[in-house]
Order: sequence, then structure tokens, then C-alpha cells
Amino acid sequence: MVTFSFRQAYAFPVWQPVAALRPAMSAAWWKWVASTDSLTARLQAAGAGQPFRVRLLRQGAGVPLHDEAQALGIELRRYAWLREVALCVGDNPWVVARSVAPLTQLKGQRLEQLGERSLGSWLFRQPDLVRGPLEATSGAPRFAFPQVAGVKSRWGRRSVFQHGGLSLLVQEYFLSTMADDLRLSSR
Ligand SMILES: C=C(O[C@@H]1C=C(C(=O)O)C=C[C@H]1O)C(=O)O
Repeated sequence: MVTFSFRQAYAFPVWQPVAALRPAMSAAWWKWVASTDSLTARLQAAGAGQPFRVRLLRQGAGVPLHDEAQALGIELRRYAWLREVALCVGDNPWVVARSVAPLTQLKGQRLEQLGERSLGSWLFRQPDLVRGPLEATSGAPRFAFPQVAGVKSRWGRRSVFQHGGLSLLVQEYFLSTMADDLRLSSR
């Protein structure tokens, strides 16, 4: 079983509009990073019958990172609802994701009861869902990271979803395990 640890990164992540990073990305990666439909559904399709699983790593109240608070337009050091997962295909974590929502905006959406069901499967069923612009980074996540030698983050992306008065920042980092399994180039 793969274990995960918090990885301390010293550099502040540089987020850019996803189109700004397109020249640095292969066409195959662009399709993944710039897609705006459900990533869960895409991973399930790409897994070609291998079991897809959401591994819940952490969920509950906590203080968002500086850039997360900025992205949500909330005050620094305000508690938020945090959820960290690994999206696994077969035995491998392909994506690690961290979602953040202001606690004050949680009003019976029952997000905390999702457990190991995919947040995306729930989110994309909401008829009023609006997705904000995608931003991307080549930096590594500063949260749960698989403790397996040689696993690297290839691309990260984030966007804010709006639904029923709730703003939800979703950050997803695509791992080298996924690149290896799908034979994608490193970048
Ligand atoms: C936003 C989506 O949901 C995915 C599922 C997540 C979860 O269960 O916590 C987190 C991020 C996403 O990669 C999606 O499917 O597009």
C-alpha cells in the first residue's frame, strides 16, 4: 500500500492561466490539463477497466495555504473545509487533489459525507455548477504526496467551482505514475 506524506515546498507556487503553459506541454498533456469536464470520468475511461478508487487522505477543518485563501478571496488564517485525496487507477495513485471551501459557505451540501466517493461525481451532477478559469503550475503539491521512490508531479492545475452559494477551490496534480501508465511524455 502506498503511503503519503506532507511535502514541504519552500517556493510559493506560480499559478498561470493554463493557456500560458500550453507551449511547454505536449499535446497529450494539454488534453488532460486543459479539460474542463469531470476528471474522475476521464480517469475512469483512461483506466480501461482497471479499478478506479478515491483514497481519502484527509478531510476536515484547517487553515488554507496563502494562495488558496487568495484564490477563494477569503481572509488569511480563516478556517476552511479541506479535503485531500489520491485518485488511483489500479494500484497506482495517478492524481493527488486538494479541495478547499470556506466553512461559512457550507450549508448542508453534505460534502463531509462523501468519504471515498468522488467529489467530481457529485459536483458535476449539480445543475447550477459554474467552473472558473483553469490555472496551471509546473510546481509540486504542498500536501499529500505518495512516498514511492521516483514519483514526481508533472502538472498541477486549479479552478474554483461555484454551486448554490458555495465556492470550492479544486487543485489537482498529475503524477508521473499516470504518465508512465499512459505513456505520456514527461511534460
Ligand atoms: C473535480 C473533480 O473531482 C475529483 C475528485 C476529487 C475528490 O473526490 O476529492 C477531487 C478532485 C477531482 O479530481 C472531477 O472529477 O473533475
